[in-house]
Amino acid sequence: MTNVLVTGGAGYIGSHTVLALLNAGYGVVVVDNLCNASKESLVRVEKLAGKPVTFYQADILDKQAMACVFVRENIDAVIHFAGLKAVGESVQKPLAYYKNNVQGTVALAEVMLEHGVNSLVFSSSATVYGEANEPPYVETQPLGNPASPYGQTKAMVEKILMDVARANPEFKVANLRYFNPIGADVSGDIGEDPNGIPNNLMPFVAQVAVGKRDKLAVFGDDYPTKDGTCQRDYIHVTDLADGHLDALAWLLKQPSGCAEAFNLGTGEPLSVLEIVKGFEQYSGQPVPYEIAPRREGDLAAFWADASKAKQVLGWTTNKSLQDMMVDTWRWQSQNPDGY
Ligand SMILES: O=c1ccn([C@@H]2O[C@H](COP(=O)(O)OP(=O)(O)O[C@H]3O[C@H](CO)[C@H](O)[C@H](O)[C@H]3O)[C@@H](O)[C@H]2O)c(=O)[nH]1
Repeated sequence: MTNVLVTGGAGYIGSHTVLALLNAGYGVVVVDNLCNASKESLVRVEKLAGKPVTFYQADILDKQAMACVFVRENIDAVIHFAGLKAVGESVQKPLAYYKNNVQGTVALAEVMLEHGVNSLVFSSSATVYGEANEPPYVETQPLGNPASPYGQTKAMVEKILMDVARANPEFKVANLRYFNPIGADVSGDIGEDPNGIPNNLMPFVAQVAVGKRDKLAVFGDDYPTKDGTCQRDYIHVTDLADGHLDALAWLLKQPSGCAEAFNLGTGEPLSVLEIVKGFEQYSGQPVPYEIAPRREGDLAAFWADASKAKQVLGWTTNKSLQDMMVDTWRWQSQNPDGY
């Protein structure tokens, strides 16, 4: 059995990926410090898959604890999600972001090399394209200059991992650039459970629909887009999780070291108002909203050119807008207070 270490495996994208790994027959070891995740997500994943997950509550910065995991478990590859992810918070607390995301990945890569583990799938972001690039974003475009410390950490880690691969002929890395993940597993048992007031659109919409918030603030309706609201490339979290499995399978069959970036998106831009209308249509719930001022740092529109992931990894998205909305609502209505 191929054993995969998943850092941050109790979080939103991590837990969906752990479920997909178990269903595909991988053995899974999760390391998570639970700073923004609940162990309950893994209890539910185990129930859904009917298989166990080996769990360590540890911080990736704790090299001693990480070395113990590598010694005890027979790790073949790593999928690395652990990190801080709130854009606004990263502006307030840049050092926490550089420490956790950059230093944390450096520590992880060191432990991997020390234990002869050479395959790494990294959780990057479309934010690495910055504002200098024109959409649709394609991997041949240069890394931009992301506006937030969060975005900077993703671009820095990508570069660090490319350098590690250059210096270590065995090392293989896939940097997966996510667009906007939304939705939940079709069971409704696992989903996105943000701390406090959601920063992101979809969990905010879902919390308005379930009655936890009065109304959505739509940040700006004067952008140069078809309805004036920002456009993003929303991707179902299950499709995203499958992209990790395809990237992992691809890495494991590469004969020698490599470093590649892949966009994971649908290639279809949707506006904030299209998301609101789509959610209302497919959930049957009203979502009151008001137009508010623009949010600092938002770009008008970006979406993926995901043809490289299709050609190289054989990955495509299968889920529709309806699936994204129905699955979000199933999770939120069955778990109004999260885990
Ligand atoms: O309450 C809200 C929340 C969001 N939006 C709008 O909805 C769109 C999507 O916003 P999200 O916060 O859901 O997503 P972003 O595109 O801003 O953020 C995503 O892209 C970022 C980089 O650009 C980071 O990678 C981040 O982790 C990822 O969620 C934006 O136009 C935003 O202005 C609202 O109108 N109201």
